Amino acid sequence: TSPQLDCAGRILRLDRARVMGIVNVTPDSFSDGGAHDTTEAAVAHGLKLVEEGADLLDIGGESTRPGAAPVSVEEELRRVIPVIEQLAARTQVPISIDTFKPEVMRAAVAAGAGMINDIYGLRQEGALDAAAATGVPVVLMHMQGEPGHMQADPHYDDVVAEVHGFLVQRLFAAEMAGIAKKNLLIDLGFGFGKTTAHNMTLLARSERFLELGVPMLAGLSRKRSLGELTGRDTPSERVAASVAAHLIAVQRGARIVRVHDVAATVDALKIWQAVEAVPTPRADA
Ligand SMILES: Cn1cnc2c(O)nc(N)nc21
Repeated sequence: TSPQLDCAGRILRLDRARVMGIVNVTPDSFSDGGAHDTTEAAVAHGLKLVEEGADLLDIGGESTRPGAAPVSVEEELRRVIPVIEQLAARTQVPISIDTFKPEVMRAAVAAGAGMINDIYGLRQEGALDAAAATGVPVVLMHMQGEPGHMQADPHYDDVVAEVHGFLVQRLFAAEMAGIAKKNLLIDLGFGFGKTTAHNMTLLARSERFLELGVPMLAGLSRKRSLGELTGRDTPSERVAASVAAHLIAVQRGARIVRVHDVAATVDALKIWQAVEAVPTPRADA
């Protein structure tokens, strides 16, 4: 049987690379920023991404870009719960909650989310127990430092070894907390306490992480490093770079890619899947 994730009853098959569409429910991510409009706009955006071919959605109520302002539990719940409820009711795809707060994890799954995406890798107080209690798959991501200062001067002696060691430790902690290994995913955390050189080294050596035995998620979409490499200063100008980076990530082992530009990414992966479908010639042929 090919690998799959049971996201609170919604099955995400991992027989081929899957596309996770990003839905940021933050006032500054949608025009005019009125609460009502924000929910409406976020739901409409999520539906559009599913139309474009997203296999799952990632709903985030607190921006995690470097230096972003923190959001209270109450405010984060106010933003994400209505969006999760509506999207879970109006689409069949699994809904992931992008949060590191235990209270938000519990409430989001109760509202219909079927996956937890935690940039802190369940390191916040109470997060391991909350995630374990929900029973849904969890993405454990590497981050050096905190969003507020992680990009000040990232340094590693050996970025691959250090990220690998961190993920081994988080996988162990999660399993000790009662989360089944079949419900665990890893993520190298591109841009979270890394220079462009660090990000490219991790992307180049992604296959090193497959020996951890869990699916890998990759998220480079429109990130600063891609802008540095291409000279594209505006995130919306980084679509080609993002598609290229995610295609490479998939070729080097990623099973899920977290993207803004779903349609473009789906098209690129269709070409990859067509190539993958070509049988390897028999040795004796
Ligand atoms: C919320 N978020 C922003 N970037 C991300 C990435 O690269 N991976 C994951 N898992 N989440 C991310």
